[in-house]
Amino acid sequence: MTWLQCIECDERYSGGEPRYTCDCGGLLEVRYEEIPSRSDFTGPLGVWRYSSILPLETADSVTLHEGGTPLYDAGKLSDELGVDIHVKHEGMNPTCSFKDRGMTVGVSKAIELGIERVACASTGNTSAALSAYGAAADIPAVVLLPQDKVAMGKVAQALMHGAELVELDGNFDECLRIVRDLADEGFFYVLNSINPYRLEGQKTIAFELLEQLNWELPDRVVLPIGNAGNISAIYKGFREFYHAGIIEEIPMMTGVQAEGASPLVGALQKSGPLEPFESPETKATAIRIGDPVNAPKAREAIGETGGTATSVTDEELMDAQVKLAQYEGIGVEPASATSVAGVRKLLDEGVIDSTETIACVTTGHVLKDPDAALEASGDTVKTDATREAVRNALN
Ligand SMILES: Cc1ncc(COP(=O)(O)O)c(C=O)c1O
Ligand SMILES: N[C@@H](CCOP(=O)(O)O)C(=O)O
Repeated sequence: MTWLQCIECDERYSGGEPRYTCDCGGLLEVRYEEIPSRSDFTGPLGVWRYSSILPLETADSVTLHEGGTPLYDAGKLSDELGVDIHVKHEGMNPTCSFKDRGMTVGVSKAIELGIERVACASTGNTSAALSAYGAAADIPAVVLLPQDKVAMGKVAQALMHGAELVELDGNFDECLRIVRDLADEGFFYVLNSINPYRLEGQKTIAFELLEQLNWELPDRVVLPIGNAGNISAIYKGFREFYHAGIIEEIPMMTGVQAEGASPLVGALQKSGPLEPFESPETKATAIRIGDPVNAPKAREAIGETGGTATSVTDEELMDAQVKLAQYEGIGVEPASATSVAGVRKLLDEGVIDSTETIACVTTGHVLKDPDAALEASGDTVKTDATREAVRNALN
């Protein structure tokens, strides 16, 4: 049995109807009566291997075989940075980002609740995932995007999967506010990370990571922060295993924002309230977010694990993107590379110790944003079509 519980006042809701927040305004999370055990996990590595601690009760899952993403030992990067780095590449999901883990659960739950139309605001990846899972479930999907600020690969995905796309003359935060308002009017069911069911799918990153490391905990998990759902979800996954006695510690949860969109970093540094960025700006368009809705959950994740948050410049994250691609063969989009850029910065500052084992989560695939990849990696060489010209052109 599951229910929804407010993280602020502990009020409980049955979860049998659409609800995103508590009457007090607090964020909700899914709670379970049953405690998981390792023997419950059967089937191939992937989201639904953990169905005993996922909130689907009667409906069948809508699945595109998400999860089961590779974990790489990043040997050359580890040598260069002087710390042991593993990379969990979530860009290897069906629509090429971690959002698929959330959508398989969120869309399945929408079907269970009898929802007829789903929606999201998006910087791109959520829209691609919602559209694909909406198509698979045969449920119409609506997407609100900040105009001209979404990488083309993501827009193409959402259109190809048949979603209705509306571009707004505003930023992501404004899109999300409007989506939430229209949901309150009954227009559709929101599948952004304000939806507690969606985040349940994303917590399986923690479970897979542990299994792939033969149940040896990394000291730290480092990942990008945008709307702050993923860090909250992964922490919840670790916390559930901790309370079940499956693990004895929780890794230090460490989030990285782009400097031009780093309200959470600012709030943590001041130990004060979050002051939204009115005009967030970064080349990592996926995390161009000024008012992360899951900030209270993310603060818990970081605070309760002795983790931290930092920000990196666009130059730093582009450099990390190229290093991941050229040292390790791991192609990620700009936002994902903030994880590695953040590790470098925290090592330089002495926050990360070189004896730590670190798991970086790279959240989206390089092909999501071809323009950014070209900008970061340089240009082609053009020559005449002769053997001599090519010989001369090559180093
Ligand atoms: C590629 C990518 N990485 C990271 C993030 C940040 O994740 P979250 O919003 O859960 O913090 C997003 C979306 O926000 C994303 O699309
Ligand atoms: N990067 C996200 C922004 C929306 O985040 P969500 O997790 O709340 O859906 C995107 O891909 O749109």
